[in-house]
Amino acid sequence: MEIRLADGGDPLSGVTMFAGLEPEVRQRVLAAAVPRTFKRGQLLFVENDPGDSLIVLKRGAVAVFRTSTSGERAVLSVVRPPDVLGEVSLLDGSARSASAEAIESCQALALSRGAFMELVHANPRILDAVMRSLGGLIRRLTEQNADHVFLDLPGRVAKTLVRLAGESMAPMVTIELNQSQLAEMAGGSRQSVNQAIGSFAGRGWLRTEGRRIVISDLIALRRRAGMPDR
Ligand SMILES: Nc1ncnc2c1ncn2[C@@H]1O[C@@H]2COP(=O)(O)O[C@H]2[C@H]1O
Repeated sequence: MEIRLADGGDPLSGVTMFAGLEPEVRQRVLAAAVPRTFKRGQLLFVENDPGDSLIVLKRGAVAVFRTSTSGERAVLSVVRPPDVLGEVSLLDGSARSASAEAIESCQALALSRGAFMELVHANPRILDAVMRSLGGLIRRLTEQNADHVFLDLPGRVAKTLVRLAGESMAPMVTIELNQSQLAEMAGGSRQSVNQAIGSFAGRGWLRTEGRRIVISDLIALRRRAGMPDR
């Protein structure tokens, strides 16, 4: 049976983990995958839930976060297609290492641990992609650790904005994010993040428009974040 999403596109197109699979294996992945949709604000899973599936994000955006005992959130990353979620517990069989919330409405495919393991046994090449994905996660964690040691809060705010702007070379980049979300991502209080944004705005590097931040000088932000010019 051929499985397709409502938009008629190939549900696995662009998903790095399944790139280059033979058509039969691809069909087996699709047959084992369950389409899921998540509304904005809906939790995909919560830290310590059983880690029973891999989630392949097809559309939308998901914030991965941890919550402190006092209820504060620290956003670890924002996942967008073609990234996957849930590879950590899938591999070690433990509980979810973090929570995940849809910050835009999402379409995804869920692949159960059992189905994933069967596919791995039938096609060990899938593990190459899993290893790449884990390697990427470890690199991000290393960088986040270094940022917390070497960058002050405005530096981390600048770096978060540069990351959210992605590879854009456009003269103006608009980011849909309020200042609480930015504070959760940069690892600071809302007040100090507001101060940093105010000081960047005063230098003409960006401006805020309600929930939006419009960046007009990415190079200045890269320098403030200690990143090399491109
Ligand atoms: N520090 C992090 N940065 C980015 N993604 C993470 C981080 N920690 C966990 N994740 C992702 O969030 C998921 C939470 O559930 P899992 O532990 O199954 O798999 C985890 C990864 O996919």
